[in-house]
Amino acid sequence: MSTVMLEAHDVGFRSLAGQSLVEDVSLRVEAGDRLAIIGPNGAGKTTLLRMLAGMVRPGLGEIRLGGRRLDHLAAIDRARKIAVVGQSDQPDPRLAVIDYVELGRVPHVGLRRRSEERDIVVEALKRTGMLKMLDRVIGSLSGGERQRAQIARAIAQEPKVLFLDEPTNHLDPRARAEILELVAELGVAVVAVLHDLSLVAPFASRVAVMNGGRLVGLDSPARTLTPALVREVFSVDVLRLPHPVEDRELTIFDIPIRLSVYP
Ligand SMILES: Nc1ncnc2c1ncn2[C@@H]1O[C@H](COP(=O)(O)OP(=O)(O)OP(=O)(O)O)[C@@H](O)[C@H]1O
Repeated sequence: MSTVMLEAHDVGFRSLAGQSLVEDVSLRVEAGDRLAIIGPNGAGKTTLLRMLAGMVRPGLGEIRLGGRRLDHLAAIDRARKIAVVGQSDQPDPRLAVIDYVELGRVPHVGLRRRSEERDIVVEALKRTGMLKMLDRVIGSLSGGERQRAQIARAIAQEPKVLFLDEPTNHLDPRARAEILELVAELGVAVVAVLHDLSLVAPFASRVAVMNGGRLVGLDSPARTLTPALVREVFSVDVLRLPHPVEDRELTIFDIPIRLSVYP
């Protein structure tokens, strides 16, 4: 039987000026689900993710985590269950990588240091390929290394739901695949805003498509990323071609530099 981890019912958010940024979104995330949120710039993806993660309160509708209203949970309970790797997180550049990743344990054990906590932190560093940099300060890391450190901190937090906002934007193509594979193997529910459409099908079990603040698609990647929807939402074409060597289809998003070829 499936376990519903997270539910959003008719969720909406308005800016202080009264502009609707997200409207009428309902979705559920089950244990082990990997939900990708996609959509063009300004579609409301980050606003939705921040509401689902309990970082901002929805103006309309409600969100439940494990059956309980998210806004009724104490901050410490939320922190034990939810980890967020945000797009604009600014970890303190003076922290050593290991001390930063150890912060992921704070919701569980406070500021106490115990050897078993250290094991969890070291394992998170190992899994993200950051063990060799544990003594480096955050400020000395490249963008991709910092992104790995942030994911290591989130892994060390051992959340029930992991929220990622553009988790691979600083990573090279191989590293993107490795990080998403690692996240998928954690076995926790994941909600990830992704811009790279080619990562959606290999990574996500389901995809939510946002456009103009509304949910315009919610299903498996194969059923959702149809040429018609991709064309309508992103104004690019999707092609399915036989792989030249392997017995599978390649999905190619045809993204021309000269967008003027599209009316
Ligand atoms: N506090 C705010 N006040 C006014 N407008 C806001 C506020 N926060 C976000 N917006 C606007 O709401 C829209 C949705 O923003 P959001 O960051 O959720 O989009 P997004 O889909 O994540 O975009 P991107 O792909 O560019 O990161 C944008 O037009 C943004 O400018």
